[in-house]
Amino acid sequence: MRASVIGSGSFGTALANVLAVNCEHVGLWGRDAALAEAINTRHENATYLPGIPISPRVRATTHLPEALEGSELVVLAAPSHATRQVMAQALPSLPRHVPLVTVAKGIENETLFTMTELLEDCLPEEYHPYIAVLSGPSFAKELAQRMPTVVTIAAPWDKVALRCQKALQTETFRSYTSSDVVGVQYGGALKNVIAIAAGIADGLSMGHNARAAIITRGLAEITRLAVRKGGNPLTLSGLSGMGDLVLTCTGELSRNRHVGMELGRGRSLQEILGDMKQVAEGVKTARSARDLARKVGVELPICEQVYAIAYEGKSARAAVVELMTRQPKNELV
Ligand SMILES: NC(=O)C1=CN([C@@H]2O[C@H](COP(=O)(O)OP(=O)(O)OC[C@H]3O[C@@H](n4cnc5c(N)ncnc54)[C@H](O)[C@@H]3O)[C@@H](O)[C@H]2O)C=CC1
Ligand SMILES: O=C(CO)COP(=O)(O)O
Repeated sequence: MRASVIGSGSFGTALANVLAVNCEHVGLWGRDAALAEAINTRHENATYLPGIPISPRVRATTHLPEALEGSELVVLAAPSHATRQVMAQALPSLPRHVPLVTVAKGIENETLFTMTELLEDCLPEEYHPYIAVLSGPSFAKELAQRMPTVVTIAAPWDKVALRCQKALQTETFRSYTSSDVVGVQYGGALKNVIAIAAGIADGLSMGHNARAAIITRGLAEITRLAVRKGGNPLTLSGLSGMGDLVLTCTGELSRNRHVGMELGRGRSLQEILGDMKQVAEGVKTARSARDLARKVGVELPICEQVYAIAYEGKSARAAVVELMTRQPKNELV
């Protein structure tokens, strides 16, 4: 079997390494020629996954037709804000009738589209039945090191999810299928915003009680929005919901939690992002979440405060007081 991955950052490279267990050839596309050369000669992605061996079956290239040639499964692993532009470039060589699996966790700022909505918007109709989404608790570094990882693969067409599941099944990587592309995607995108909130609380040394409250009420927020958009509430207690939320709000490897911690310590967003070479999707998604909350009339108080701290210079302590002193409510409403 041949597969391809578009996007040679941390997660694209890690997933290419997983696919290499069952595929004799995995084409990995990225923009950086020097990085592609280094992956092919040293079998390491020193920029994003230093020190971790990458299978020689992974062949990196900056040429999209070469990466996609003969591919029976395509993973889309560019950051969400770059996906539209990258897909326009890939379209002329994009194979037909093969699963197209997006792994980006974000909601487009301008359109408020999830990644599958974005793909449906920018790809011809014949590709639509093959779109799938992979999400769940899966730090790239651990995946690449072949540490046990379990995720959800959702697709409207069961056959597509099953094909992805089979291609990715290894001794250390397991997936569950789902048809709830809506719930899975809101879980993946919104947990990044809540992870920024959890990081802010940790940066302010607010303690374990605060972090547990953010995770729990954050899940309530995510579920409310996902259900409003047609998702199944049970999905949000699964791997792509609670699983990924807990990982990202507590795991030291999380870039979103890191952004939050630095915000909590009083640094500006611009300064924090300037020091990072990797993407923290929750930053852009905080804006989409705020806009979406207003558009569809769903309350997302934690996301709103993250937006205000990140983009409007609101003090993190003032945001906490505001959250704590909101109108008293019933937990289940
Ligand atoms: N790293 C992780 O642990 C996980 C990441 N994800 C998701 O995967 C997606 C990708 O994340 P990472 O690989 O971690 O990001 P990264 O920051 O490690 O790498 C991003 C890659 O995208 C490339 N890129 C950025 N803008 C581009 C553009 N305009 N055109 C083409 N390429 C562009 C960069 O050159 C880089 O190769 C994100 O949506 C993230 O939320 C999902 C699960 C786990
Ligand atoms: O989505 C992730 C793990 O599932 C990665 O989270 P961060 O982007 O916060 O590092």
